[in-house]
Amino acid sequence: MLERWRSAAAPSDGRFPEEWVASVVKARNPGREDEVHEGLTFREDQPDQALRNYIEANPEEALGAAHAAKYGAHPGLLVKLLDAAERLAIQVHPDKPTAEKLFQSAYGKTEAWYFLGGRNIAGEDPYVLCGFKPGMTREKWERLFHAQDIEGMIQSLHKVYPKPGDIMLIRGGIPHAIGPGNWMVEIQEPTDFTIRTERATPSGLALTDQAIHQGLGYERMFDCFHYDTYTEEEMLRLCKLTASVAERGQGWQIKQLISYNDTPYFSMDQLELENGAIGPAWTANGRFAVMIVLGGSGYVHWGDRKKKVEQGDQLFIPAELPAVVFASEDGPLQIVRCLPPALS
Ligand SMILES: O=P(O)(O)OC[C@H]1O[C@@H](O)[C@@H](O)[C@@H](O)[C@@H]1O
Repeated sequence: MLERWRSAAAPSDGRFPEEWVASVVKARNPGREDEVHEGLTFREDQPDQALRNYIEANPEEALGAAHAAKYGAHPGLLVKLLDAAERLAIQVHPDKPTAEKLFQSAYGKTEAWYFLGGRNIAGEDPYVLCGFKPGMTREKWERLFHAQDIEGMIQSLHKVYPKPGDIMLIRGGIPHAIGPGNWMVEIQEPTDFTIRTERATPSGLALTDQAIHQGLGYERMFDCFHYDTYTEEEMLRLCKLTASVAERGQGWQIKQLISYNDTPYFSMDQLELENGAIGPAWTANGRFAVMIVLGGSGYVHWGDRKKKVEQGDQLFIPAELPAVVFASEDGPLQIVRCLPPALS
């Protein structure tokens, strides 16, 4: 999906179904330690310059003075495009307090999924597994892991079939797995702490101890899970967010997808333009933004400059720009905007 969406010459599924957007975070893929730039984003106008270098040299211009004062020269945010061909391993990420305690990290890995669509694979529509069903305890979960009873683990989690446009917020501590066929934008705290409870991927690729417990060992890794259990209704109330129209103008609207009331760690909204429309002066109020053109083509204007944009383009909008204006051309245009953690 990712390659087809970006109009690649010969789209195919690989073993790395993710693209990290405007990323300053280095990926940790076992066996690929030599890929020193893996995960990092480079500039289009200066292809040998990592976005990270620009931000580190100009934190106030790039990120905003208030952000830089609170979070340093770091966006505090990671955005990914994720296109899963097979089910990803059952996993959990630490919440912020657990990440502080176990990984000495200022960030956990609460994440949210904005489903763009997906595809039916082997007769099943895209699904996700999320949240323990009633009856689960730490002892039972550890037993399922040591027995590698994958079916038992799957049955212990709720299964949801998301529709395009759905949003799910997966707070740190909530066990989950992304099923095959999902195509989404993921927004998250900027770490890569993933505790996996399967010793091999569904297609049989063995996972190293490190990939399973991230150095915590086979006992402490279970401290990363929250053992709260939920009925399906409770889980949906906790994890499923509802988009709402925040602003509307001539031929355009802005939909709030994730707000700081849902989580302090990030927010997300989407600008939708009809054919030939000019959008509002879209401002992030002194903060930076990461944008992805989800569909269509047109122009982005800032100051007296403009640039053509089209589906698949990824933009880092520095905080020093007061606003950008989008105009559509040859059809509707949709842009999703990802914003950094709240300041208060
Ligand atoms: O276990 P793998 O296949 O590496 O999946 C890892 C991916 O899982 C998803 O649930 C998200 O947490 C992504 O941010 C993460 O990169």
